[in-house]
Amino acid sequence: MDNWGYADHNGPKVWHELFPLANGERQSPIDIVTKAAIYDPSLPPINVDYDPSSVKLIMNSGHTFTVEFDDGEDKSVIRGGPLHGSYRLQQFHFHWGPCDDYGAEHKVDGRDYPAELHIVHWNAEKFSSFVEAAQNPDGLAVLGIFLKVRNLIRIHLLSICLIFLLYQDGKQSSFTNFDPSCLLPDCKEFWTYPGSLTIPPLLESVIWILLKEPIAVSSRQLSQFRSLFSTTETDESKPCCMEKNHRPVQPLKGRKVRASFL
Ligand SMILES: CCN[C@H]1CN(CCOCC)S(=O)(=O)c2sc(S(N)(=O)=O)cc21
Ligand SMILES: [Zn+2]
Repeated sequence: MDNWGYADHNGPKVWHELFPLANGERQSPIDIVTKAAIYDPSLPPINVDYDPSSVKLIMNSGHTFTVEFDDGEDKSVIRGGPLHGSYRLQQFHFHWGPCDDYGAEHKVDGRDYPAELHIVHWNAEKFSSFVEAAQNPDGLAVLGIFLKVRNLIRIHLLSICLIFLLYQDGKQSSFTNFDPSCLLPDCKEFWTYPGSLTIPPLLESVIWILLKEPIAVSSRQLSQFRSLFSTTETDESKPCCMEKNHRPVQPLKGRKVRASFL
């Protein structure tokens, strides 16, 4: 399997052939069983402090589109919740499905959301690089936000950039002055558990923080996601669209999910 993707021949069912961690002890995503989540009153609130000037570019990364940030200093960080110290913002991206009925990676009581936003941060207090952090159990912190479909009339800034990206010859474009906290819901209550990257190499280095409240997107915005070109499902001569990029839920294997709320 020379490259991985989400088709039958190179998707999650066969990732273990090249990435044995796929069958590891702390894989993500998972189904959050709310009644089994343990309320932990000692969990402080999540605190994000993002500097809009730290955004660098938006790119088509072949499996999704990614908005990347300057993580050379503590300009944009997340603190609190289950985290010890501050974690530096590195990028955010989305996962979605072939239709509006499913496509998020995590589930809540078996319920599917149509898409999921992942805001990726790394522990720059403890590790000297993102790559080093990604090899350690407390190296990364990913803030996961569910998306629900509401037909909105306002065109979100991200849609404008997506349209721009869709028709750009290259695979990336510059992106300035964007504060991802505008993508967060008002309520910051969350579940948290120890997990992994949801894409190869599936490193078990992520502290997951999943917000309970979803954000709203329009069905049209999701269809724009699906019309991005992907070069991994077929050969370069016949690029096709990114119709889906979500991994199925994985076994909990004894892990505990904590909740910041009753
Ligand atoms: C578009 C996906 N990008 C990848 C890029 N990185 C992984 C490769 O790095 C290795 C040092 S990442 O660690 O930034 C990361 S976290 C997630 S997820 N879905 O688990 O939130 C995906 C990705
Ligand atoms: Zn992701």
